[in-house]
Amino acid sequence: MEETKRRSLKPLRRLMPYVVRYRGLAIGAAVSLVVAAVTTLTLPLAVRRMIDHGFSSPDSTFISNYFGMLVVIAAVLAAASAARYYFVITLGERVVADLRRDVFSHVTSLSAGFFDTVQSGEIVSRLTADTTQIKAAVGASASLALRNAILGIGAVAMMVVTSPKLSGLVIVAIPVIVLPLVAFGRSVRRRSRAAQDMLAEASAYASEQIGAVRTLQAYTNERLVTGRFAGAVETAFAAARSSVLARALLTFFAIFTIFASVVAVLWFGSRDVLAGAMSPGTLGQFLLFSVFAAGALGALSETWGELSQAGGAAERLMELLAEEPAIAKPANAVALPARPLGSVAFRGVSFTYPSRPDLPTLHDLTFTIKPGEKVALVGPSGAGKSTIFSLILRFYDPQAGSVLVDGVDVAAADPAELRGRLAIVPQDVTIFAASAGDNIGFGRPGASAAEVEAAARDAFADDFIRKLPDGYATQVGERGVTLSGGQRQRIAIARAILRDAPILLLDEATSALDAESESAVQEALERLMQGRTSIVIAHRLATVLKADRILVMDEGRIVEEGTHASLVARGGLYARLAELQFADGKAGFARAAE
Ligand SMILES: Nc1ncnc2c1ncn2[C@@H]1O[C@H](COP(=O)(O)OP(=O)(O)OP(=O)(O)O)[C@@H](O)[C@H]1O
Repeated sequence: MEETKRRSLKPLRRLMPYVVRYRGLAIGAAVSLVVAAVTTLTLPLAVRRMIDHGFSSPDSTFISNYFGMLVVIAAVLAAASAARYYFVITLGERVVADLRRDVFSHVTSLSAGFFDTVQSGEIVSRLTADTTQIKAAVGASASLALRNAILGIGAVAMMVVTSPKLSGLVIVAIPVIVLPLVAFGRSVRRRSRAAQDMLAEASAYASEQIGAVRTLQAYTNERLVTGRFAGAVETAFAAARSSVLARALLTFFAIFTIFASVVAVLWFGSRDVLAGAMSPGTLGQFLLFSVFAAGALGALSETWGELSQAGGAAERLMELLAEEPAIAKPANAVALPARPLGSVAFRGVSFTYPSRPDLPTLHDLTFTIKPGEKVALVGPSGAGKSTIFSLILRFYDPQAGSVLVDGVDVAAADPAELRGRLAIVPQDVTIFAASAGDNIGFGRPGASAAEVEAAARDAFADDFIRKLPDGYATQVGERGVTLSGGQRQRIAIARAILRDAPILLLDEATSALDAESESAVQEALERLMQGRTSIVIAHRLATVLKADRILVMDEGRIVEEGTHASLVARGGLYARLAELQFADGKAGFARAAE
């Protein structure tokens, strides 16, 4: 399946709309291509006239005029080739720039279910490697193929015009040369693809190990890992060598058969010249046309491989572009009430992750959270707490029941409007490769520096940010300053404060912070929750104590509901969990329960 798909050039046709957008460049490319090819085809005519008349002409003006004309032809050819290069390469770059932009923007619109099944590395490789292949195809390869097609057809036509007899000979020879070349070419391509796949595997292995270099060194697995990588590299080398060997044989075969047939034609032709049936110039002209035709054919067979690879790349990108976002704005989106209320309700919600169809995650869940209420979600790992957040954010649609935010079914609302009313502080805070200020600003694009700093102050993050080498401009993400767990948390809280959304979804960090960070984070959270509806996946006793209500979840169901005291008194799941989860020494369960 993959094999046949990749060999087809059809998917390249789907790039046409992109090419059509830049008609000027495409027309420029086509015109310069035709001019260059036609000019090249006039050269053998000139050569014939020169051999047949030039050398025998009594005065030298003929020859001088002739060379003058040749210089003009050379100038036209050079100009047309340069123009072709400019138009074609610019078109390729332009089309690929548009494709990259479209694919990235489309990918960001796809829903969580899509990312559950596709590796992000694969998408990135489509954005980079596949588009680069297309650039080569739309640019260099396509123009080479076109040029050689025009040149080949023109040269063959001219061969027939020049000498039908010799052409007949060549036409008999063509299948003898071409068919084995095509078969050989396929095997070369198969081998080179195998080599590329091997290399991709080796690189994936290396990048995984480099990404986890600390674990690798901590477990002193260097030798094992280097050995494995060396093995993968050797396999890739062996595959590459086999592909190179096949290519070398192909080159031998191609050069030998083509030249041998040219020699054969020359031999037949020279007999005609000797017999006086053909002028020497005509033989020269025919020979040049057949060299052009052979060259064009050879070049076509090379570009064919590149074009078909690009066809595969285009197909993969088009598949990605054709992927429909499962979560989209409904045609007649219901507007949320202009004045945000901050209420959330689940009505008979049952949900199964699309990537895990055999494992129902939420079962007939019904609960209501009133505006301004602080609700703690508690339950064993895997109970479905984070899934509730995903459904409120409408990353997924439930299979049954409905989720209401401010009284509107989230499936009927515009996801952008819905998410504008929600702020999330996840357990694993994402810090982007950007400045501290930009990391907070992510909460509300367009916020001013003063607003960012105010949010940071409210989140108790201002102090530590100011102490960074460049303050708010310090790079804190990848390769920048590494932040402590508590600092990352406070950046995330500042981000949520800046968003100023009426409903807050908070997944408390499980990792223990030191007492000072802990209290700073707690205070920041208190600020954040003020006046907002908050749903907190709680891991701390302090949080459940302050909650208006606690929902206890187990295996996708709400099994208990109440306040800390009432639930402890009940002696059920919560009481057991509280004993384990909150007995963290700082605020022992026994003391809290009194
Ligand atoms: N994206 C996903 N695709 C498929 N299954 C998932 C996905 N996310 C979570 N699950 C599964 O759904 C179930 C509920 O997960 P969820 O993350 O909601 O639990 P949780 O209560 O938040 O757990 P924890 O406290 O450990 O974070 C688990 O069995 C988990 O394996």
